[in-house]
Amino acid sequence: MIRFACRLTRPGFALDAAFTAGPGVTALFGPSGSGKSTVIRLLAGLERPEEGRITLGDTVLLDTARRRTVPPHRRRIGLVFQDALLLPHLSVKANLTYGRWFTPRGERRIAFDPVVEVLGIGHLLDRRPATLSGGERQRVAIGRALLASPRLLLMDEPLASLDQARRQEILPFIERLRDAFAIPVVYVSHAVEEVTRLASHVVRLEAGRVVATGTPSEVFAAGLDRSGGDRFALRSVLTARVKQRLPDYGITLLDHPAGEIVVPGLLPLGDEVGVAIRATDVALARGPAGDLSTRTVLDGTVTRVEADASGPFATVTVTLTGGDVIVAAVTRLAAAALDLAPGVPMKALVKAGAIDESGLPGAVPKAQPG
Ligand SMILES: Nc1ncnc2c1ncn2[C@@H]1O[C@H](COP(=O)(O)OP(=O)(O)OP(=O)(O)O)[C@@H](O)[C@H]1O
Repeated sequence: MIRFACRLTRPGFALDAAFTAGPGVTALFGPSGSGKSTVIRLLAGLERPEEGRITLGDTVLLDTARRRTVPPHRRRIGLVFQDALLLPHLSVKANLTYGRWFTPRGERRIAFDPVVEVLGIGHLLDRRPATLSGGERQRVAIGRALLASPRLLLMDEPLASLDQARRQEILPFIERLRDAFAIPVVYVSHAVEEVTRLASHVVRLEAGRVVATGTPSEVFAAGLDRSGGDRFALRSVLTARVKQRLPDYGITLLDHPAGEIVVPGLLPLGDEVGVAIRATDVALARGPAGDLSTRTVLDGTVTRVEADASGPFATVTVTLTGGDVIVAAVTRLAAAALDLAPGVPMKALVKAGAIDESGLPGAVPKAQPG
């Protein structure tokens, strides 16, 4: 368990944030400049707050009241940044083992072979970093961080410098390392799909403050009303369980209290998954939806209608059976025609084609590594 509470001021920016993070992946999520990287640097010991206390399990890493701080190299924290900083003159193998020098012999819990296996980098060991793709370099950087047997792994937008195909290539590896090595991970991202796929817990930051914490569904629902403005940026996250795979059609059916959700791809049976859905991909129906191509029809009740008096669109929040919240961007004309108002029973329709497979677990990488 990580306990973090720090206050720090800089010209034009103040951080005053507290949160706890358990096992698995905790995502730090928020707009640019909200302080995510600052929190990472504080955890790593690369920055000192005016006031703060950080503990990792029983170890006090920082306690300004007691004038205690553990220097970065003694924190046993692994770091992975946006750009993999590999040593160019060393082979992949030498880069991987480099980090182990900093770990006392008795504490080297993580062995070489399983890391190479989980990250799928066995065929790259003799290569030099310059000959690797961006995705491969990032996997090596993750491997190097893991091989130092860290007590905590910090990943600051590890996929941000990669294109969509490479991101899809690496996500399954990060998922595997999350499941294979019991190391808590704090993961910075502003990609909703990445967060829903990897994180069990989300800490949402805005202007240096924690504005919401909880599961991805809870946090995205709490953050929705604040996002305002850009209808393409509005997303809801629904949590559902994999109930049936239809290999002949290449789709999976998820069980949600409000109805069945159809998603592309074949997901592991029984898994609980978070599905991120854009507000622009949700249609609303007041009555029975009839013969539609859209098979995902979820039952709920309108809880909020927000419309800019002069703009073309309204943002409609529907609380679904079971409590998840979904947001639809519809025209103001449609909102008026359907007489949308809080309390009105409503069906939310989501096209399977609008769901991004890369945000779902078990997604097959598009480009095979190699
Ligand atoms: N070394 C520094 N000196 C002064 N101000 C800084 C420094 N580093 C960051 N800042 C400021 O602190 C604030 C928070 O920055 P931080 O990098 O933590 O944000 P972030 O949420 O990680 O953003 P992004 O998603 O863009 O990386 C910003 O206003 C930034 O300009």
